[in-house]
Amino acid sequence: MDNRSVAKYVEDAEHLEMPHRLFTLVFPIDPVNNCVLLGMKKRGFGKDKYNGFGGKVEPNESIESGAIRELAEESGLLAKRVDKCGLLFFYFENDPVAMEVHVYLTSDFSGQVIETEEMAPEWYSADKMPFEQMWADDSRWWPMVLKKQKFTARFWFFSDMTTITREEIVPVKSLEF
Ligand SMILES: COc1nc(N)nc2c1ncn2[C@H]1C[C@H](O)[C@@H](COP(=O)(O)OP(=O)(O)OP(=O)(O)O)O1
Repeated sequence: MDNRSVAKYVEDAEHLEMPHRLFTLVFPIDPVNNCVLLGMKKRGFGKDKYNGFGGKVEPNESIESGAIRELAEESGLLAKRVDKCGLLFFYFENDPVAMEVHVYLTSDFSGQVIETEEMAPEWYSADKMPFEQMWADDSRWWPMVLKKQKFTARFWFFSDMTTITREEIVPVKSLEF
């Protein structure tokens, strides 16, 4: 297991046996207008879905610096600070590798939003998210973000990558393990 993974604090013994691949996911927030910046993914995994900005954590970086790097690469925004709000675990039928996604919010950023090769960014009202064009899990945990409630969540996806067959969402006081 990657020594940056926090799976051992959340996962049961059965799932701890799976390798976990680390990802980040960052949502820039405009608190004045209650808006969130989403990106329409133009290629690769999650193509044609809106999501936050993120990707794989590289071997030589912390999870937080990976989050800041991916946000800059995909949106042009430079975050001075990111705040972890959630931790997602995904299991896909017939895939032996679990995804561990560290979710962050940031309201402390500079730079101009730009369209990149990977993402077409667009601001949305935080309480009118385009869930029908997002991953199926998003509508399940986004209400925790709106309530400012930190959470861990686990989702089991059918092989169509759309149908959730089981889910667990747990409010937590802290994500510092
Ligand atoms: C399965 O449900 C998912 N829901 C949500 N909300 N987000 C997800 C889900 N599955 C993956 N993600 C996120 C996690 C990452 O932020 C991206 C995937 O990262 P990607 O594969 O694009 O990683 P990169 O390093 O950017 O990829 P390249 O090697 O293509 O640059 O989606």
